[in-house]
Amino acid sequence: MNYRALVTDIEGTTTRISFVTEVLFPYAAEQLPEFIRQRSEQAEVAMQLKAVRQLMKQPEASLDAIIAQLQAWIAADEKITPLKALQGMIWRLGYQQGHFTGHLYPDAAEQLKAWQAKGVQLFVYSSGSVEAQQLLFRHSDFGDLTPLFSGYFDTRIGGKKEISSYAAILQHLQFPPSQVLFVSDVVAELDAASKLGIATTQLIRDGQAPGTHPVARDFYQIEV
Ligand SMILES: CSCCC(=O)C(=O)COP(=O)(O)O
Ligand SMILES: [Mg+2]
Repeated sequence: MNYRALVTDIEGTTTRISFVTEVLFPYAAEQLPEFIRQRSEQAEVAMQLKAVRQLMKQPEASLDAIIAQLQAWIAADEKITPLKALQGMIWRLGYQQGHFTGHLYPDAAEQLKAWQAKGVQLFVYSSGSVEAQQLLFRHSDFGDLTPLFSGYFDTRIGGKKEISSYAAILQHLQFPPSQVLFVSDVVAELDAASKLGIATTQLIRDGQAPGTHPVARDFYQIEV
């Protein structure tokens, strides 16, 4: 197909959904109260707590109230930017302490290497923070795969179901949409990207219902 760039989702695409929902999210939920109480004065944490208070519309919210709000967002799998930033900081400690490694399907690791070697520029677009994305690929089951990637996008560029997010990504990539392939397991994300003419493929690894996009059971079935 000769795409110039491939943009990949993580959860359900390069990585098993259960690694995110049964390893990463519970780890962040468990560590969150102590992490926030101990580090609320640290600049990178304080900045995110301020953003949470703004979203709560409670500028004076206590740490307990913030923790309860964050736990509710985790339970509801809300893709809220300051939550995602804080989760990334907690996962940083988890990876550093060897509590887990980043799950990657073998076909994803193999094909990402092959496509990059062929000259395709690789990007990640995930609701996880850029730091969380880089951690997962740096500490992956297949070693440090961060050298494969040319860039990372998270919710700071916009939500994954918003057309405007893909327009902003195209601005960064500087390739015509037809030369960019976006792969994800979520039809609404693919719908948004394809409205701009970006090529799409839906991963159906975990029994996801197919939409109207080309489908692939794994990365071997994707022609790049
Ligand atoms: C970067 S790993 C953590 C993924 C995450 O926090 C998440 O919400 C999953 O988002 P995705 O857009 O990759 O489905
Ligand atoms: Mg996904």
